[in-house]
Amino acid sequence: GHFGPYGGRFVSETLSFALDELEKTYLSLRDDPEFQAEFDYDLAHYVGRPSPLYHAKRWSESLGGAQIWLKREDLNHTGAHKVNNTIGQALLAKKTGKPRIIAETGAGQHGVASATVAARLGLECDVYMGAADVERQKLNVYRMHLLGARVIPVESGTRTLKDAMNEALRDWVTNVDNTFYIIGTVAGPHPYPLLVRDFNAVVGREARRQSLEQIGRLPDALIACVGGGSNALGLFYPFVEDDGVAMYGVEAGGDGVETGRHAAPLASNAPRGVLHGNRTYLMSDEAGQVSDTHSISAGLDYPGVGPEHALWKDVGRVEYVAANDKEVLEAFRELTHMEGIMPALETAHALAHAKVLAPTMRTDQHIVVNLSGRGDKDIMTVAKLDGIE
Ligand SMILES: Cc1ncc(COP(=O)(O)O)c(/C=N/[C@H](C(=O)O)[C@@H](O)C(C)C)c1O
Repeated sequence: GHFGPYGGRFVSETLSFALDELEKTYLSLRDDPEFQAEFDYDLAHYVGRPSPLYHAKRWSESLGGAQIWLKREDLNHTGAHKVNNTIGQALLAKKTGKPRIIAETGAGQHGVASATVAARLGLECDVYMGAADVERQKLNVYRMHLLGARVIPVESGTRTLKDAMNEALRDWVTNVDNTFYIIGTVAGPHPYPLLVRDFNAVVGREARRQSLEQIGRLPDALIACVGGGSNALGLFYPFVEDDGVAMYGVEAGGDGVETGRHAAPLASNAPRGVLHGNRTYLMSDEAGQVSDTHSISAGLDYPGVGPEHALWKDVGRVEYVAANDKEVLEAFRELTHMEGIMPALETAHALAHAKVLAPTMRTDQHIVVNLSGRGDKDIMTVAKLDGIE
């Protein structure tokens, strides 16, 4: 693997050439000043970076402990961190001269971010999305259509993210000559977990500089939700050598890890397995059959996790916890009422852990939470639960 015993490239032979080509292209461009300049230009002038590091003063005071700072990825163009990665991968697609991109999506944010860069670069775009997620993230489905992308509902399996990624990989095997697969998280065969982490690391580099400017020192703790794990790695990676900075990855506890109805492979110490081309922690049975997952949030509803997180769990650099659906809804409502900021349900998992951690810390300590996305897409879900639709 590329992350200790994790990662690797467990895919069919037909993809090996494309993955070799992608790795060579990426590794040469990663150190190319022109490529980096184009990437930085698009992040500044199209995405709107840098995103603010906002002191949630009223919320922090209400919790009575550490100061909570929100890294506002919800303010990016398209409303989440996903666009950092799709801008980078679209530049790679342009370099390889492929006229079509495909993507998988669950929450729809990655699908929208892919359709957005496809529109901007004049590329054809097909997005695979579990039929269950098409239902619960309708706003984003309409956005993808309006952006000119085709949304392909996936009826197989649990009709969620895992199944969408299976179909996307199948499409890529068939159409690898004219198609670039923009993977939306730090999963998939090498080099995807590496390049998706690198494209997202702009978040952590900004947050580190902003902490020194606005707080006057590094933060005491970082918190981010973990679906495949890209927003968490993007925030954490630039801090990994800073031993004084604790890191918490928050997975989907669903109905409670003890019930089995969750999507928390790390927090539940799931067995190791191979999914979507990489070896990692995988919610699966003794025969290696992938387990069904449950989460109120489509974006975290995934039985696997990025291989770099698997390694960081084993070496103890990051503590992985789970937040249950109930705690997530409370955190969604609390931030909306206390700060006038409506977070995505995925993001609310990180906020739920901030509610647990902050009161255990002193008021002169600081936590940075990755506000990975905005909650517009989830309003109907919450309204239904409130019986006010
Ligand atoms: C606002 C928001 N916050 C967190 C996540 C979790 O994805 P990671 O950051 O890759 O763990 C997501 C994941 N969304 C993806 C999507 O929009 O398609 C996800 O469902 C898949 C790409 C994995 C998200 O939309």
